[in-house]
Amino acid sequence: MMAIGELKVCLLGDTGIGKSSIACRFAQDHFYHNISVNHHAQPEASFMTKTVPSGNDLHKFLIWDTAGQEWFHSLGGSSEGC
Ligand SMILES: Nc1nc2c(ncn2[C@@H]2O[C@H](COP(=O)(O)OP(=O)(O)OP(=O)(O)O)[C@@H](O)[C@H]2O)c(=O)[nH]1
Repeated sequence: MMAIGELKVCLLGDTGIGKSSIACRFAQDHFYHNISVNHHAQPEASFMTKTVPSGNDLHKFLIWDTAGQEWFHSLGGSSEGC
């Protein structure tokens, strides 16, 4: 029987640095050239998952993609302690 481990990932950073693009590339294996058009309809954060086999186990990535620096700064503006 396979064990499933959950790994939580939160993408933080300035607007336009490619957070959504790398998340979609990893979770959906696709690069959207106009990803910002759809992503900006979501004001705070989007969520996606991907399950990856590793040996006899499964790793389930839980990925939160935040909307950019405005939301990041409302958290306190620092990534220290993450
Ligand atoms: N050429 C190139 N363009 C990229 C790459 N990664 C992202 N982009 C482009 O850069 C722009 C911004 O990418 P996003 O993924 O929306 O960046 P973001 O950090 O999620 O931006 P916010 O949602 O505003 O916080 C988009 O037009 C992407 O297509 C890359 O590796 N190469």
